[in-house]
Amino acid sequence: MSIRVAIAGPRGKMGAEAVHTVMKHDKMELVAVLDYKEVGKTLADLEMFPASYTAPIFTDMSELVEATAPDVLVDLTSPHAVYKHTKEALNLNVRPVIGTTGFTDEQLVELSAIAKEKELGCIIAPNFAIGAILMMKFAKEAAKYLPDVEIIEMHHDQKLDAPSGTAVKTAQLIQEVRAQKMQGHPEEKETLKGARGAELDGMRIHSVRLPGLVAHQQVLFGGDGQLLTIRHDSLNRNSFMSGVAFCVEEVMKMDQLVYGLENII
Ligand SMILES: NC(=O)C1=CN([C@@H]2O[C@H](COP(=O)(O)OP(=O)(O)OC[C@H]3O[C@@H](n4cnc5c(N)ncnc54)[C@H](O)[C@@H]3O)[C@@H](O)[C@H]2O)C=CC1
Ligand SMILES: O=C(O)C1=N[C@H](C(=O)O)C[C@H](O)C1
Repeated sequence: MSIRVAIAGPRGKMGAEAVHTVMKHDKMELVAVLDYKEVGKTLADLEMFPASYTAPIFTDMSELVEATAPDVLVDLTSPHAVYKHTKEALNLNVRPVIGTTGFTDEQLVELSAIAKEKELGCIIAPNFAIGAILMMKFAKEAAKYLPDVEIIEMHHDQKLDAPSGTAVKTAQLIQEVRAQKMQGHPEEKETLKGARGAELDGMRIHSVRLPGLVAHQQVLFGGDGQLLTIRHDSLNRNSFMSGVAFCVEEVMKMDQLVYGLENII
């Protein structure tokens, strides 16, 4: 029995890759896509997809679900839309697999409660790439011994949110093993606002945005006479696709919300 998949954001850099991934997968069927404006009746109407891609395009989640009954919604849209999409999907008994970043802590708590009440699987994964998950796990381990940490995340210059969801998740994992600690000289002054980057529990996070980049992060740990650097580079968006497919299959077996792929690999 194929898993019935809907994708929100099919024309995006990630969404288009996910469309191809689901279309090629022998255990999945792409039953619909969700866009934010009328762009055609089916994906075949879009030049970016072949004529064989006949999934219908909707702009309303309820209509999509009523017409196509998806098991899973993959969201790869925007920080402005993702909370609404995730809540709508849960309330319509569709399992969200969310790659889109930019949730607030309060939104995560609320969505987790809805998933628990409905006993429905939901995966929110700031990063689907196995290398990035390993980077975050290694960083958590390193922070036990080297608590002075600065994260430098680097992305293409079309990214809407900063810091990245991966950088925030990395810092959150580190917080689990690192006591709050301010870093740098106690009397340091920024002569140019923002020079020391974002601050989270005393850790610093710096966001680089440049054309030519895809998704890159290094976690720097400073110690006496040494520096440990843990780095991951996504060179193209194929790096995320096995994680997307894994989550679509995994979410079917779950009855609650999981935040972060490190909790299920
Ligand atoms: N979890 C992961 O491994 C990864 C997550 N991301 C995240 O995925 C999101 C999308 O990234 P990109 O594909 O690079 O962005 P993008 O801007 O290329 O694509 C976003 C797409 O969503 C569409 N969209 C915007 N609002 C919408 C709405 N209300 N309903 C339906 N579609 C809507 C846009 O038309 C666009 O086609 C970002 O939040 C990014 O941080 C990106 C790469 C990997
Ligand atoms: O916007 C992107 O491209 C990415 N966003 C995610 C994030 O915010 O962590 C994942 C990856 O870094 C690519």
